[in-house]
Amino acid sequence: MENYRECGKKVKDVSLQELRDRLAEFARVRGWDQYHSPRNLLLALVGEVGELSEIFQWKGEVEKGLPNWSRDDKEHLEEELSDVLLYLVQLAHVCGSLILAAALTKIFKNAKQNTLSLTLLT
Ligand SMILES: Nc1ccn([C@H]2C[C@H](O)[C@@H](COP(=O)(O)OP(=O)(O)OP(=O)(O)O)O2)c(=O)n1
Repeated sequence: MENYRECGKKVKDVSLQELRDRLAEFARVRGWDQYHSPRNLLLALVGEVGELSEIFQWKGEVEKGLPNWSRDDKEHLEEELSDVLLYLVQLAHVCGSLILAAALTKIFKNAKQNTLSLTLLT
């Protein structure tokens, strides 16, 4: 997938906030923001997770890095992963959640809980 080059930016310089703003503009221009309620976005997200799952359905276990997959299959996977991410970003936005800060906090909490469980086990 090289189309991101059309955006004129390097991927490492793109933030979740920029994705969120681009998506908001995309929806505003089309008059779709009226449909982007938390519930509708959640349902759209779940639908895309279903489409992502279909790619793996009936394939058996898949090796990391997907060495035996065709270019088309990998491109399809990237598109579905993106749809999931984009709906998740929009869902967090309409819920007033700062997803990046929340995710970092959660990683911190997970690590703390994990250390606590290890301490209790030993
Ligand atoms: N009301 C909408 C409709 C679409 N999108 C954006 C978010 C996703 O990135 C993508 C999803 O588009 P489609 O629902 O057309 O789904 P697909 O691209 O997966 O098409 P298909 O289901 O034909 O594979 O478009 C959006 O933000 N708001």
